[in-house]
Amino acid sequence: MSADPRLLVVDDEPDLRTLYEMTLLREGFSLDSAGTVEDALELLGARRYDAVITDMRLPDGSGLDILRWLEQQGRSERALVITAYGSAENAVEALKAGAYDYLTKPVDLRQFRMVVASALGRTPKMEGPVPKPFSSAPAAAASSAAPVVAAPDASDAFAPTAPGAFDVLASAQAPKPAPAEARKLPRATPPLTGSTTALERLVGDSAPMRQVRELIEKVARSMAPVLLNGESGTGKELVARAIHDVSARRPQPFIAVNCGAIPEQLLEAEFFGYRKGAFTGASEDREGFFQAAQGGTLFLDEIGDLPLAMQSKLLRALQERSVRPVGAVAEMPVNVRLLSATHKDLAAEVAGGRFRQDLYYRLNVIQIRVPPLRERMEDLAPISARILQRIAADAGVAPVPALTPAALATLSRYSFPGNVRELENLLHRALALSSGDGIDLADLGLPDSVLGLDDAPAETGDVAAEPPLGAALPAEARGDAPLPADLATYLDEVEKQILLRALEQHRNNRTAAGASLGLSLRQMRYRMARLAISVGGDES
Ligand SMILES: Nc1ncnc2c1ncn2[C@@H]1O[C@H](COP(=O)(O)OP(=O)(O)OP(=O)(O)O)[C@@H](O)[C@H]1O
Repeated sequence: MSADPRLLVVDDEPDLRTLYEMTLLREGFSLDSAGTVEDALELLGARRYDAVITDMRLPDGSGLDILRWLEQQGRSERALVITAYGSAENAVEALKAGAYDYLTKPVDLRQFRMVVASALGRTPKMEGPVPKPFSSAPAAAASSAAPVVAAPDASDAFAPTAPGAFDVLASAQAPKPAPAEARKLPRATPPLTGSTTALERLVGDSAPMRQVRELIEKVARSMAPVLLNGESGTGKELVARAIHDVSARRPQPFIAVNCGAIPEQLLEAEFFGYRKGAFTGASEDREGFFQAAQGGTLFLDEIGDLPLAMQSKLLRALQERSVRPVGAVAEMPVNVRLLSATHKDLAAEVAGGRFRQDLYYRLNVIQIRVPPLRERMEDLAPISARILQRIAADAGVAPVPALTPAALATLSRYSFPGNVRELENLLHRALALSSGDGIDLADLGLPDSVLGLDDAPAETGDVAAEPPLGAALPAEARGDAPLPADLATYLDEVEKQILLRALEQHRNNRTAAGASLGLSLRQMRYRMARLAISVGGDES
């Protein structure tokens, strides 16, 4: 990019054009302007710009025509589109057509400067309340012993994080106990060290993974919100990190938050921060996740778990691009790219009235489905090899042990309900148990049903079909036995036995056991606590 960025402003209203021009000239940009699509294309044909800012509705066409032209010509200009207030569809259409970002009318000039600066990878000359640089831990770290956002991704799967009062995202991934100081740290991505990027860590050359990788490269170029869909443990967070790593926001923080793990009454303070004295216990100002992610990427995992009241507040923050800390008078502008993930069918949640439709539209501009491991079994060997490499390096084991052909063949018959995370946990244990250079069948500790040693059907993707409903019911429910005297106690006992069986089958891995029963880790924990089931081992 040149030292003196040149922008093209396209709007048919002369007053607005002048306003944009004056604002941008004050920021030190050079400008050209046009009032129609035709004029804009003529200017674009004659020279290159660093960015194009265009109104959506123009006398001889639409801002989308300009976007399409830029796309067809393979031009590098970043495009910003100005849409009418409340027309979320237009904004979504613009982002899908390749716009870097959009603004809604009436244009807030502070936002305008921020968005233009972000498109050009610059810091705007701020007026009014300027967000503080991220210097303190987000609210969660202060309000409990445990962090709520994910651990730094440097060590990826084995980020040392202890489970705490809050169910942390990282806790589901961390087979290792944590040093105490890890709990206090904000979990922004650490400074770049030249280590591998998340995209490089995303192993797998299967057709679905190639497609995911292509999409990552494509969506990284804009500010468009991306919704990642997929079962637990498939790699949604890794994909989110990869989008951040590939984007121009890479030097800025990546903040991952597990929405389902934050108590409802703390959500607003955690997201937007709070001011000293805002409530009992607020002994100092604290930043929230939005401020922590300033300039970078905010990844909201399990977005489907956000209560409706918080959904409205999040939508407002996205629309206004500013947040108001609890107890603060003024709003503060935020420049954050939002990525979100869910294992739920959000469209069904909208239909059921549990998720706001307008927020769904905002988040779901681009959707990436991360396929379950069983749909890309050709990736099993390379992913296992990479994971073993990492575990061995962590444990100081050399040479790196490999799976024997028999172990790999057996693993490929397994359905992996907990996906790559389950594979990681399994290999972690296997490495601890193995005595030689290779990891053999016996080291895997797989249940007999997978090894084909009992009469039960092997737990493979295609045999894992549920039994017919009638056959699965206990005798009491089918009418050939007396009714239970205490239904609640009876059902609790049935549930307990099922949970214990699932836990046994999955070597006490709660995530995998829960996933095999269609339960999230959170739901699994809740049920286990209610039924007083405790298992040893790590928190996954
Ligand atoms: N393709 C892959 N190659 C290598 N490692 C992977 C891959 N996919 C996932 N992983 C690893 O598997 C673990 C689980 O991935 P991740 O946390 O991204 O899953 P998730 O879908 O976000 O899970 P959840 O829905 O439970 O939050 C991580 O340690 C991640 O690094």
